[in-house]
Amino acid sequence: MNSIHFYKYQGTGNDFVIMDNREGQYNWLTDEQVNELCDRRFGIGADGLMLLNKSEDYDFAMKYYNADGRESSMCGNGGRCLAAFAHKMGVGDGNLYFIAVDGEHAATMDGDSWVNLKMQQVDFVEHGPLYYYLNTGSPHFVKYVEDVQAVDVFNEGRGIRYNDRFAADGTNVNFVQHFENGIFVRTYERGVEDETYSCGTGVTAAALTFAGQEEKEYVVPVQTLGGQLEVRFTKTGERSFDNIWLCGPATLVFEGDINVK
Ligand SMILES: N[C@@H](CCC[C@H](N)C(=O)O)C(=O)O
Repeated sequence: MNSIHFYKYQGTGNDFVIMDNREGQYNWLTDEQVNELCDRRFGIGADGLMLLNKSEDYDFAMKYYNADGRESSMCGNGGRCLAAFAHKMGVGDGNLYFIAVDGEHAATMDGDSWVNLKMQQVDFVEHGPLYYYLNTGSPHFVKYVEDVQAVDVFNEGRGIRYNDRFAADGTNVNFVQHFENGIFVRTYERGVEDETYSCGTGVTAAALTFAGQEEKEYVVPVQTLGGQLEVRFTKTGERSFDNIWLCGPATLVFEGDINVK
């Protein structure tokens, strides 16, 4: 039995197990163990697990696993939670620079539990009949609907994620409705293989597709099942975007110790 000390964080209900691995003390963790720790009945329960790793060139390095135990592409809410955790552990001065699977990120703390996270620029958006497909660090299919609350996100999302085009590599699937002065987004997440309460890269993808034709700065309020986020960005071309910031809450829920086989 190996013992780990963990921290459970959530960002608009997208929840994560976080471990401080700056000394490499959890390098022995296997994909199966990650999957067990994320299990909501037999483990701690989470949509994903992250390691706070040491980096030579940045304040820290982010390693992200989906709940299925596999290392995956970028997690926006995870990045915000890991930045809040690094800040709690005394890293940085409220402005953090870290490296993740999709490249460099900046994060700024607004208090202890509000994190603004800079995302990678987006240079291409596929636009088909009634859908968009783009990569904001993770791949996202975006479908606009009239009544997002009426969508069967699990079955419809799963149908798209496992269709002939996406089955092999998978995709996340977002259902989006215009809501007040912004959008409401519900997401089926690859690697969780279920709807989550919020998906940061998904919310970012949806907000970019919500921009008008004009090349200018946009601020899009986004409602999710787990709370409110805001995406700020500059539209730089017909299908390109820069200076993209995902902004919202990221909070510690509890910490503890657990033995893993
Ligand atoms: N919840 C995340 C996305 C995590 C990665 C995703 N499940 C995938 O495998 O693409 C977010 O907040 O961005």
